[in-house]
Amino acid sequence: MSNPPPLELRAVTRSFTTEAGALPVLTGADLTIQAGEIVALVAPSGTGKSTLLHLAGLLEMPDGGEVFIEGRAAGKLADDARTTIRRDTIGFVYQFHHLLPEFTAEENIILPQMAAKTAHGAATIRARALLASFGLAGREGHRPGKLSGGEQQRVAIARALANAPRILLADEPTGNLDVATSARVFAELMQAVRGQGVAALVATHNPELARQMDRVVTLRDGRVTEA
Ligand SMILES: Nc1ncnc2c1ncn2[C@@H]1O[C@H](COP(=O)(O)OP(=O)(O)OP(=O)(O)O)[C@@H](O)[C@H]1O
Repeated sequence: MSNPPPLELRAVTRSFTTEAGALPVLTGADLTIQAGEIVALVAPSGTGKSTLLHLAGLLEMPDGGEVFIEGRAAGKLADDARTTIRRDTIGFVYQFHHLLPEFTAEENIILPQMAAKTAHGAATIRARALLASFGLAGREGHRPGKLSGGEQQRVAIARALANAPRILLADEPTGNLDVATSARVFAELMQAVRGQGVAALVATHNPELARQMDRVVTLRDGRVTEA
């Protein structure tokens, strides 16, 4: 029997309550991402990209429909089971790095493992290898304030990959970097993910970056369609 896809959204709906009334953002979104597939999500501002990523990452629950992670219906799980999936299966990268300024690059990467009290030594070795793969060997002990914007974002990407996630969700991962740095950091991200069997969903406004992914989808009237 073949493995279920790492990420599947079926008929997902989500609306928000605003002063002007209910705002339907997702109205029946379907999306399946297979292991090893890198999918770009390109859609105009305000159409629901971040909302979709939050639902895919189990940070929020949909009003209707279901999110399946490796075949498990997230809506049927208890909160702590969803937390475990988020920690062990999913990596997140955001537009802004959200590194903690008082911790070093290495500590920022291993913080989740430290909190979960999992093997400290192994986590450190992996963090160093990841930092080295992003050209940051020797910078492990630097605090974010001593790193450039591109370096900070590389640390944030290394942090997202620290748990060897099977799903990577990225929301404008290089959106706050200048064009040249964005292209470089994005290429490094692709290199780190390619061949690892990771199912990746990357929201971007940048068509150049989108073209480098395996497939491009968009959001139209609250549904996912091929771009
Ligand atoms: N918590 C919330 N409460 C009310 N409205 C919300 C909430 N979150 C998002 N929205 C609205 O839902 C719509 C979709 O937002 P979302 O952030 O998903 O869009 P986006 O495509 O990621 O936009 P951008 O490209 O600008 O980041 C927007 O109109 C936004 O204002």
